[in-house]
Amino acid sequence: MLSGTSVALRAGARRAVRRSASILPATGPARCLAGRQTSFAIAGMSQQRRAYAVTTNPNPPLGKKNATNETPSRIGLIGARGYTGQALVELLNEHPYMDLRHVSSRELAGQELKGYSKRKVIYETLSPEDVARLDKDGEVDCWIMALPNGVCQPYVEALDQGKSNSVIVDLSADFRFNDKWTYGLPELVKRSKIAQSRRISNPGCYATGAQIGLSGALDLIEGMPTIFGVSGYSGAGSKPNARNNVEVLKNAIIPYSLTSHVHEREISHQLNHEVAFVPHVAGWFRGITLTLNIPLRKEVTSRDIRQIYQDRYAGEKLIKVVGEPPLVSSIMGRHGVEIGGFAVDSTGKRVVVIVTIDNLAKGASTQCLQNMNLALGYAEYEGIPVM
Ligand SMILES: NC(=O)C1=CN([C@@H]2O[C@H](COP(=O)(O)OP(=O)(O)OC[C@H]3O[C@@H](n4cnc5c(N)ncnc54)[C@H](OP(=O)(O)O)[C@@H]3O)[C@@H](O)[C@H]2O)C=CC1
Ligand SMILES: CC(=O)N[C@@H](CCC(=O)OP(=O)(O)O)C(=O)O
Repeated sequence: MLSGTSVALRAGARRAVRRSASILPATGPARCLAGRQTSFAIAGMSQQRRAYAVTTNPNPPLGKKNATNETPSRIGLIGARGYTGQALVELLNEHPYMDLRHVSSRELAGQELKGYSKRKVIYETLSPEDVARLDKDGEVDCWIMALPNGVCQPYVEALDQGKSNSVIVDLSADFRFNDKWTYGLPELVKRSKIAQSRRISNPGCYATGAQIGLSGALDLIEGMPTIFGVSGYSGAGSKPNARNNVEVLKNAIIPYSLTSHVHEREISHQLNHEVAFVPHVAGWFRGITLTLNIPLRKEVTSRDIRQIYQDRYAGEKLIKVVGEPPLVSSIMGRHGVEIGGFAVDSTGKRVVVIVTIDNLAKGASTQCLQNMNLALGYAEYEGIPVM
């Protein structure tokens, strides 16, 4: 079926397998947002602190054995010129089964796509009607929408009108509050649900880091957590705007959307718990650091809370729990999330947790690829260099 490309796809498969060799060793119980409550005792802890409500993970990562598809999938990428689009091209180039067929950009139309070696692909300007036609002709199995907020709707409508059964993963915020779409955060949402979905809304970058950072202690939170976030300027996209002006960012960080940022609503909605989120942008290119200030309903020690997070995320290949506060410089270009710090104040009822995440990787493209893998029937981490 793929004729000339199959050799390249197989070579990609070998590279991906080689890279996947450096997997984070992790075993033991893990918890999930939607999990059931059990009692959990930490060896050596005092009686008072012993019985935390810990949830075992009913939703472990789907391994190779759950992946049934060995047929390549044909991919269309709308918004391929942008930062997240380019990060996806890089990942798809190394994936054993993803076959990128169509890339859309108004600015680069007619030029050859760089950084993709499996086949020659030329940028096109694809309108919603073009996309619907290609879909009807059975040329694409999965559409990725890497477009600015508010631009995707006509594409989705055109595909819906054509009764498209293709998978759509949208990176924008447009469908994150739409019940007909699945919110694709595999570590926190039922993986089996993502695997059965055709319409997947990829979470926001800060929102991914913050939810992973808060979910470790969700049962223990009482009151409103505050989240202080600082993003590299690639988070503001490639089109020049007030938040990606490197001159302004030279000796400053820019605070913006100090109340009611869309990710504040997204985090609160998904966790069913109100949070306050204050975003900033800084002079580095990629990577986010989040400081989570979390009020607790009972006393803990730093060691207890770290252990709770370790158990909660054991088995998750893209989440690493560490002792020291992680640095954003260490997460740049890597595919997961690091969580650390765990400083507890003198009352024992407030913990400060630090989360780092690469906005273009786990904050966008890597998470998109996890969702594509699940929905297209491949192993969840196929083509993803794990932490
Ligand atoms: N950057 C980040 O860290 C993250 C971004 N996201 C979300 O992902 C999406 C893409 O972000 P990002 O890659 O940074 O954005 P960019 O601004 O870098 O790229 C936007 C892309 O969309 C295309 N585009 C822009 N306007 C239109 C239009 N009206 N019609 C058709 N195509 C258009 C552009 O190509 P051309 O102009 O050539 O057509 C370009 O390829 C956004 O919704 C963003 O919120 C999510 C998580 C993280
Ligand atoms: C630094 C910066 O500007 N970051 C972007 C977040 C990028 C992201 O995840 O955006 P969406 O939720 O729109 O997909 C912002 O605050 O809007």
